[in-house]
Amino acid sequence: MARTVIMDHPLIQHKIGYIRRTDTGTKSFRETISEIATLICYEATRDLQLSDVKIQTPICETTVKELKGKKMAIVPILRAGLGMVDGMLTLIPAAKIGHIGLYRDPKTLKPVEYYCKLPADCAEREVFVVDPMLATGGSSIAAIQMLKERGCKNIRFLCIIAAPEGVKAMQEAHPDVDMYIGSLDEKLNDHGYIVPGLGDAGDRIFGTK
Ligand SMILES: O=P(O)(O)OC[C@H]1O[C@H](OP(=O)(O)OP(=O)(O)O)[C@H](O)[C@@H]1O
Ligand SMILES: O=c1cc[nH]c(=O)[nH]1
Ligand SMILES: [Mg+2]
Repeated sequence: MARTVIMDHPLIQHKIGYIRRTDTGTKSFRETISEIATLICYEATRDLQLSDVKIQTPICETTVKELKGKKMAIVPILRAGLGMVDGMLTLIPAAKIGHIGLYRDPKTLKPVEYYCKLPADCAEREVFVVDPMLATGGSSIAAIQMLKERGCKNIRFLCIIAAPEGVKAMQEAHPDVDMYIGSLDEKLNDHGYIVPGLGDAGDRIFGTK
């Protein structure tokens, strides 16, 4: 079973508290989502492999560490996942970016696929799937299934808020995928929204409601 890591960093907890508030407006919400994504990215890259490389400093020759593992790709689940991309790129600027378009049918809560465009060599990359919300798990399970069907093997999932129902469903569907979660909330309500949550992340990032 892969790892499920719940963030305990005070900066992350403080910033999540701020975006939960109804009175946090679109600009602040979007900026803070990006900052949280950077902080979660820092935790989710903790185990990347390093190798020793000999270099010359102005003073002497020495050995330094360099990232040696696979190249990386960031794959946001549209729309809300887009809000995490810039924050991820702050730390891994050379990553390529794929897009998976899914929306959750409001009645059935099932994910509906509408777009998929990935880097050509995505299967050889370490893939970071990002979406602020993990509710029933339907969207992230489907997105990761789409990646696996295209040959991706090294996949991590990063979200800001998760419901226990979604975490369980993801662990069952994709037991090989590490999950990095900003906050594990209490439950889903009857409409499939996370409680206490923050409402509809996509609408709050893009100001569509
Ligand atoms: O775990 P689930 O039950 O599938 O719910 C989570 C999904 O719901 C939201 O997307 P939404 O369908 O609102 O699309 P949007 O990002 O375009 O607003 C969210 O960003 C996730 O993708
Ligand atoms: O609480 C929720 C659940 C799904 N999608 C969201 O944006 N928020
Ligand atoms: Mg939405």
